[in-house]
Amino acid sequence: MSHTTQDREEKYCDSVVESTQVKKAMKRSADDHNDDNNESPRQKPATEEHSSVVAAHYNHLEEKGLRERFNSPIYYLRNFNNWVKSVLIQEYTDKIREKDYGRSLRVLDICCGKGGDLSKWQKARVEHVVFADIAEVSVQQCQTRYDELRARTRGGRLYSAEFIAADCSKATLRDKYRDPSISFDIVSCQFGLHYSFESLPQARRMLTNISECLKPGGYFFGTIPDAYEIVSRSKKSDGSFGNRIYNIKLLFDVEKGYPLFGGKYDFHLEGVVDCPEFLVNFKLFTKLASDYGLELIYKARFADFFKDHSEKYRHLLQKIVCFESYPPPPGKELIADEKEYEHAKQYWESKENKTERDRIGTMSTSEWEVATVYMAFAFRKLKSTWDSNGKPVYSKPREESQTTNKN
Ligand SMILES: C[S@@+](CC[C@H](N)C(=O)[O-])C[C@H]1O[C@@H](n2cnc3c(N)ncnc32)[C@H](O)[C@@H]1O
Repeated sequence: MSHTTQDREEKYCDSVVESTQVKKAMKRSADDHNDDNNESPRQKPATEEHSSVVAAHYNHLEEKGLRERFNSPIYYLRNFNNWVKSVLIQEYTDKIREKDYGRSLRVLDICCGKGGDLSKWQKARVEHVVFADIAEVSVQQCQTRYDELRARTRGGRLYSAEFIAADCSKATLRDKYRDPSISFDIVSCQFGLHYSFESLPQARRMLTNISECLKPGGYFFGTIPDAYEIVSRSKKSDGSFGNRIYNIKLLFDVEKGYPLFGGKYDFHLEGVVDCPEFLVNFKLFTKLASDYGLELIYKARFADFFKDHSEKYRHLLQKIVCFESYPPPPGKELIADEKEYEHAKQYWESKENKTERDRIGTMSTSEWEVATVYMAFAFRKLKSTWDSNGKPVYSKPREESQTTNKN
């Protein structure tokens, strides 16, 4: 996408966020904020069907064997997504340890799925993780995988864990923790927050769950589809776009504008996702998050995230095998059709002094097109005091955080 198109989309979203509709919604949000455990009577009852569609979809996702995963048309994309998550986990656990080396870290992994990040938390040497997800079967699989990890760890260091099956956009998670007075150093929500943007009450409940037990100075980070990118790609199509591995179809009338909540679209990704999701207007998300004492410290589309971190985490890119070798080594075939490597071919051909054994790392255009639908973000929890009306007033903790790329 060109910068001008992106800028235009961002300006559009800015103006929407400043609109009366949002101001009213945000005012309601602020008014209700002190009473987060109660559904506001002004809120229309949240629909049950969408949550059950999402839960049923993820519950029925089959566990893939290693061989199947290796032969998947999105093998490198999955690895790349895992790299992004690993980097986020590493970066923010490091940031906490920079200030307090010996601190035992407690984590909430919200929308955890089958526990795709179980071993990442072990590598980050955290103390305790609460895993929560709406899909009961996924939570059971997560627990089984944790038990298997424990067995493999054989008395070595592994965090303790608890598992909660609940709709995190409707339930009060704090009531479900073993210790309701627990406080987290980190909350991670990977590829899941957008499901709560079905309605304002759901987004608020999700943010309450994320923020209420997060310590001041603690971090909330995650990954979501970038709504600006989706809107921009859809404007260049007839409302449905994609390639051989993904397809997105907007399910609302764009002529009437982009809904701030409930901006539903169908997302199909080869063998992984095939269910409706919701656009997250990032400006609105940031504004809403600030009501919960969450200050944005980093955001980047995946392409920029890669630029920001590829140097420091190069070894991990190689270890996780995020890129395909081009030209393919003898006896190996490219994962996609040759025409999806035109960019790599041109670069390869322009390279001087290359030998027969030299290779470059690349990704098929289809996979990269999906990777660049996503963005990563990080917030820091502010310190709270209470005003005379009992409302929280947030301010920065004493030690200022480093802002790397707050676009
Ligand atoms: C794409 S998966 C990501 C799973 C995991 N975070 C990962 O990165 O592997 C999205 C997850 O969000 C969960 N989810 C969707 N809506 C949810 C909700 N309202 N409450 C809790 N989990 C939800 C789904 O069940 C699914 O497991």
